[in-house]
Formats: sequence, C-alpha cells, structure tokens
Amino acid sequence: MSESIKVFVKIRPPIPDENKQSEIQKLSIQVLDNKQFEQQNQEDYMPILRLSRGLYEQKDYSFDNILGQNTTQDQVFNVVCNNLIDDALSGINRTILTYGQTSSGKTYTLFGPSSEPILSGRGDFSQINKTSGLLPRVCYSLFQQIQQQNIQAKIVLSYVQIYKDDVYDLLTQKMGPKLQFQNMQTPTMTKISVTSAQQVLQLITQAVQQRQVAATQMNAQSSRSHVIFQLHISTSNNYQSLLTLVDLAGSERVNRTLSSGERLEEAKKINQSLSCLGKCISALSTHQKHIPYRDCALTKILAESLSGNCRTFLIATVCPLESNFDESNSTLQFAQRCQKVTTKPKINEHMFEQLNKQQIDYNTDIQMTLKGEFGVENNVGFVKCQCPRCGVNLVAFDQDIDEQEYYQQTQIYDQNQDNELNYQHFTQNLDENQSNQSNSQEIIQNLQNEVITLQQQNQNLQKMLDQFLNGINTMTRCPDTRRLILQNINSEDTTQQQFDQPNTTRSILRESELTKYELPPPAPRYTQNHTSQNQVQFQQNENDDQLEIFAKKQNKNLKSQIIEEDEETVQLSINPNQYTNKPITLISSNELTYKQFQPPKLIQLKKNYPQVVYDKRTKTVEVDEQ
Ligand SMILES: Nc1ncnc2c1ncn2[C@@H]1O[C@H](COP(=O)(O)OP(=O)(O)OP(=O)(O)O)[C@@H](O)[C@H]1O
Repeated sequence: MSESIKVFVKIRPPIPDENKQSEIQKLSIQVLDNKQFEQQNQEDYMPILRLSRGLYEQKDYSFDNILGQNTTQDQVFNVVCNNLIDDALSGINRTILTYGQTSSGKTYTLFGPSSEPILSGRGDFSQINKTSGLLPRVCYSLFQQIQQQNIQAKIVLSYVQIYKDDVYDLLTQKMGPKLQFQNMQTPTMTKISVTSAQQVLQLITQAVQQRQVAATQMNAQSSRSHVIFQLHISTSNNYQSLLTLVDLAGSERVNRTLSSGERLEEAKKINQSLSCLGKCISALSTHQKHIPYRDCALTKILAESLSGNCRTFLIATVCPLESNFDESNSTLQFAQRCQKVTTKPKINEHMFEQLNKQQIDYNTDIQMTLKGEFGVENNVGFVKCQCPRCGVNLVAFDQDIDEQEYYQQTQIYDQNQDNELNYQHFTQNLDENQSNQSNSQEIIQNLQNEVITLQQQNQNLQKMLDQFLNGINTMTRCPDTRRLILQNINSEDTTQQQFDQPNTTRSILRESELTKYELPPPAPRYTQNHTSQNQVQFQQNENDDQLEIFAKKQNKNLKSQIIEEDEETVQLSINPNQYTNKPITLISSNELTYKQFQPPKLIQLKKNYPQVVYDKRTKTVEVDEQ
C-alpha cells in the first residue's frame, strides 16, 4: 500500500554565536497550536509553523510534527523513531533523511554534538548520553529489541559518503578509491556483519577521520559530504529489511559562507546534488513519468527510499533567526513537496541463513584475508574470493581489461537498470491508474443507482401527474375550464420553458396528456336520453346515489316549473323566450324546492335544450349551449 513520506521539522535553538546576534535579530519561527508530544502522533493532527520576516512577511506551513527549540534528543528519537525498530524487525525498509541549510542541526540530530564520542572518537560510546543523536539510539534500541524478542538476526553494516558526487567507503581504513555502482542504485561498498550496538558505533567512530568535514563561515564542523549509514537486517522469523539513515550535507549560499577554493568546489557539488534531489522530489510530487534519479550519485542511491519499497521519514532542520528566512523558507518548501511523495513499503521475506562463521574480532584493525580462485575469462585475468567477514563474493579483473569495452558494458548495464526502474515506476503508475479506474467504476455504479432512484421517483411523479390530470377531468367536464387550468400550469412553467421547449409544444403535450388520461365521461350520472324533441330522460347509472337536481341559469333562478312529478319522472318546463341559446345549469338551490327523486325521471326541457352535464364535485348539472 502506498503512503506519503512523513515530514518533521526540527528547529535548532540559537547557538552561542547567534545568541549575541539575537539581541539585534528577531527569531523568525513560531510554532502555532503545537500539542504535547503524547498527542502529536494522532493521525489527523498537523501542527502549524509560522515563518515570518518583519511585520508583513509571513508564511504558514503544516507538517506531521514540529520539534521546537527545546525538544530534547530523547524526545526527537521517540517521535521520529516511533515503531522504527518494530518495522525493521518485521521486514519493512525504513529511511530517515535529514535535510536543511548548513548549520541547521542535521548532524546534531543524527549523531549528536561534535563532542559526541562517535564524532570526536573520544570518550565512551558504549552508552547513550543526553545529547546522543538518533543513530546511536537506533543501534542500541535495535540490538536491545532483538535480545528482548529472543530472535536471531543477521545484521550487516555499510557506511559510505558521497563527496563531490563520488561514493567512498567509510568502512575502510583510509579513504580508498571511489566506488563503482554495481547496479543503478547500489555501489560496491564494504559490508560488515555486526553483532552489537557497540560494534557498530566503534566502526562508525573509526570512520570519523575519513568523513569530509571542514570549517566554514557558518559552521565550524560543516559536513562536506552526504553520509549514508545502512543496516541490512535479516531475522530468524524470515524477515529482511534495510534501515537507512542519511545525513545530507547542507545547502549553502556561497556569499554567506564566503567559501573559496576547495570549499567553494565542495559547496558547488553539494548544491548541485541537492538540486538533483529537489528535481526528483518535484517530479515525484507531481507524478511525472520520468524521475531523474540518474543525474547524481545521491539520487541513484536514494531512489528506492524516495519512491520504492520503503517507509521514509524526512527531518527538515531550520535555523531560528530571521537572517535565515530565505533558507528556512526554501527548506520548508522542499519539505512540503516531500509530503506529496508516496512510497510503497511492503513486508520483505527471505530464507534466513544461520550464522555459521566464527565470531570475528573487530576490536583491532580490520585485516582481510582473501582466499580465492585465479583464472582467465575472455582473455582477462581475474581473481574471485569471498570476504571472510561478511561473506560477500568479490571479483577483481586484471587491469588490462579493455576500458572501452568495460565502459560500454557498464553503460548497457546501467541502461538496463534504468529501464528496470522506469518499468517499476510504470507498473506503479499502472497500479494507480487501475485503482483510479476502479474508483471511476464505483462512481459510475453510484450514478447508475442514482438514475434508477430518479427513474422510480419519476414514475411516482408520473403517477401523481396522472392522478392530478384525472382529478382535473373529474373536477370539471367543461373544456374551457380544463383549458384554463392547463394554461395556468403552463404559465407557472414560463421560466422553465425558456430553457425547455416552446410553449406550444408544452401545451400540445399537456392537451394530449389530458386526452390520454381522459376518463369516459363521468357525468351525468344520469345518462341523458332525448326521448322527444324537448324532453330529456335521466337514467341513474349503476351504483349511483340519489341525486338532487335544481335548475339555475347563470345567476338567476331558472323559472322552470315542474310539469309533472311522480315516482319515476320529473318534467320541467322552461320559458323558451327567456332562455333560448343560453346555458342552463341545474343546481342545488333552495329557491327551487325539488325533493330528491328516484331515477329514471323525465325532465321536460326546451326543444333545443342541448347538453346536460352533471358535475360530481359541485354537484351541479351544467347545460351547455350547442
Ligand atoms: N538541538 C541543538 N541543540 C544545541 N545545539 C545544536 C542543536 N542543533 C544543532 N546545534 C549546534 O549547531 C551547530 C550546527 O549544527 P550541525 O553541525 O549539526 O549542522 P548541520 O546542519 O549538520 O550543518 P552542515 O550542513 O554544515 O554540516 C553545531 O554547533 C551544533 O552543535
């Protein structure tokens, strides 16, 4: 599963020189809303750091954790290395990088102050001091946990520095030749099997002399090389992991460090390699296809930590004074980009090989005894042997090897490695695309479900519309009234119509809908039969109740007279002169005191008395003119 690089910011306290300056310089970094350490490992908590210069220049950043000026080395270890050893012993690769401007406290964070025994070579490194950095703490913690968990582990140490873009072994007695890359990412470095924290620290201390450190204007002990410390761990539980701690050389503005000569050359190379690292991080954070790992030795070695099978943490170190505003800002921007980079840590398993070599004494100078095989291969002499300490197979070819051919072979090899790495990235991208695709499918599925729900709602609305239209039919038989209602419906929709369809079409639709839903004429409940020219017979429909019929013409009472009324028949007479060609409605009215009558009845009407319609709702009978 992919996860983002975790980023911590460590603010160095002012150091003695700066203390004098800080009387005239303001501090530029402020931590807003920083919780207590116990609360800081909560997943969703991101403390905020405010960087400011003067009154108006202000930038806020948030990170996984911010380690303020007063944070002790112990607290740094607890926060940054939380679960680190558990991970390493259960097959998960872990990397910690320190990044920041020169003199911001990277070496201090990782190793401790320059007086620390592993840096000075003096004193007792067989115990942890208050100021000891992460590296000795990790070593002690690792071996302690192995002992507590009662597991067997084979641990192999490698320790290299990258100086002016060349890789040098730090586990050899004196600075040897630069190392070649045996593949795209790994130089052919010495690996020493170790069995205790003290042993590791002793080897580290021996390497101090070789580390490229020099005084600059900004740091009396400035690292002029990137240092990479690695422990290759394999356990009897059949897990295998790589623990990497990197102390990067600090970026420096030459006009501030006032470097010249050799220091200037070093500074250029340091800045160049940090810029390569920055480009890789930019490309990774914006999901570019090509990541320029091959541009420098540092990024070649860190490729796996930056995007591959590794859980990676970055500690961005910053100086507190306002005079460092620009450098701190650029460090924090880099750190922010790192938060967008993801790696894919996984559990690495392998068959554990029992340690069967006799214990080798490392306390004295390391002497290698090589026993090997000599021979000639493709006209080139070689010697093959195995390192008695770590069991690594070594092959050395005769110097006469055709350099051109060797160079070409290396190029092809590197190219293959490149392709392999690009292929890995391609498959990673493919994985991401596939997961995006499955997300899209999920979205489509949700949309389809929504469509189904909407269709159902639509059906319900359609039913309601049917009922409504039926209602209209039932309420009024009068075509004019219906038209009026429809017009009203249409006029309510006028705004919608502008976007929808022309008014006429809508009307037609409504009319046709109405026609579609028109029921067989419900009224009169008394079917009208012309029994003679001026006589209408009403016959009660089945299941209908009794009906009261009164006559009214517009608002005037109809001056009709009951001609005859018996059980079966009512006959009305209407004055022909008064009511010819006018609509006549038979309604309930007190003025005409009809009693209920049982159908069928006869109503005597004018001869061209046209249509009689009974309106169920108003309980009236309408008489339309023809
Ligand atoms: N947390 C701290 N407490 C006290 N002093 C510190 C702290 N962090 C750093 N320092 C001091 O600040 C100075 C610079 O620190 P350090 O050498 O670790 O910086 P750096 O980032 O590694 O620099 P460079 O990139 O030049 O190697 C040293 O004197 C160191 O002792």
